[in-house]
Amino acid sequence: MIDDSILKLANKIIKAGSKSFSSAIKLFDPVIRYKVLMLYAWCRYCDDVIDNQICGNRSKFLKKNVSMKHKLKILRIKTKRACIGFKMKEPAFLALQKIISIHSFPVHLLFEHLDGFEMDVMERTYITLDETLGYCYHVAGTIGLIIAHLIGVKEKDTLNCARNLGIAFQLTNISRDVIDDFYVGRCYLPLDWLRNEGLNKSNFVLAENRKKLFKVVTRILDVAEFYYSSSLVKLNTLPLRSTLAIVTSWSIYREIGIKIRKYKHKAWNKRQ
Ligand SMILES: CC(C)=CCC/C(C)=C/CC/C(C)=C/CC/C(C)=C/[C@@H]1[C@@H](COP(=O)(O)OP(=O)(O)O)[C@]1(C)CC/C=C(\C)CC/C=C(\C)CCC=C(C)C
Ligand SMILES: Nc1ncnc2c1ncn2[C@@H]1O[C@H](COP(=O)(O)OP(=O)(O)OP(=O)(O)O)[C@@H](O)[C@H]1O
Ligand SMILES: [Mn+2]
Repeated sequence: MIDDSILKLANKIIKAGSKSFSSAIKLFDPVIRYKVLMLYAWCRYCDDVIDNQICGNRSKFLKKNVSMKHKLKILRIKTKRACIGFKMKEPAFLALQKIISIHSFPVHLLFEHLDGFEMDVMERTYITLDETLGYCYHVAGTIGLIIAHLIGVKEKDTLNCARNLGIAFQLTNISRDVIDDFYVGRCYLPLDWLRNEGLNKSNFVLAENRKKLFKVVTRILDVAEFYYSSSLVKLNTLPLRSTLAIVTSWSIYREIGIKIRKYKHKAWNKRQ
């Protein structure tokens, strides 16, 4: 039975949290849309807790008194409890339980996703591209895999496409948010690539370094293009409406990278 109150709340959350996904999700058939929407509610909640934000927005009303490590530990415990049938109170975990009650999927992916937030909590830096890709797999590749399972995908190659689309989205997100992320102490760009341009994790943000930063970000966007292309290979094997929803999110999100390339070193003067 679709619980209206959770559904109404989840629709509000995705509208506030992501223009990109709230438009594309409408194209899924109603049952898959419901499951993906429930997943978004859990994902957004976890990301907001770790980022100390509300729906992807910085908020002056959120106090910074609880340690990030503790918040992550609580997220893991509550997610575990939701998976084993505890009676949950918060909408994000009720939403997660809605999915689990109607569609079994490898729940270990939820914890692999949270492992990505642990890298944020530990203020991890990324020396090589491979390390950056490892982060992208955890925070976004896992979400792609879960969505693929919710669509009914079983085939390994198609699951890999879903994982690759998540990685492509995250590489785009890293490129768009590179300046904002600096101000919350995060740099996902490979430090080797910054060093090649004479930059480091403290000075890449300076106005006089924007042209050099743009060269590094262009390399990230080139890698994202590889993942965008490889994510399309098996799309034709999906139900039509799922293909439509995914191709729409693919185009909308990839457009952010196209805008960054267009505006070059001025790309971060406003949010693409
Ligand atoms: C229509 C559609 C695909 C909807 C996706 C709904 C959904 C469950 C999205 C999760 C979003 C989320 C909040 C994840 C938490 C971690 C995080 C923030 C990941 C980054 C998302 C960006 O969100 P946003 O742009 O709002 O970022 P800000 O917080 O505002 O900075 C990510 C960039 C990655 C999200 C990853 C995906 C949506 C997975 C994509 C893969 C598929 C849809 C699989 C397709 C299947 C095949 C077979 C190709
Ligand atoms: N760095 C930021 N600059 C401006 N708005 C931001 C930022 N981070 C989050 N937001 C907020 O996130 C919400 C959605 O922002 P916006 O529509 O610009 O991007 P989005 O919907 O998150 O798109 P995407 O799906 O690409 O992330 C808005 O309420 C916006 O204020
Ligand atoms: Mn957003």
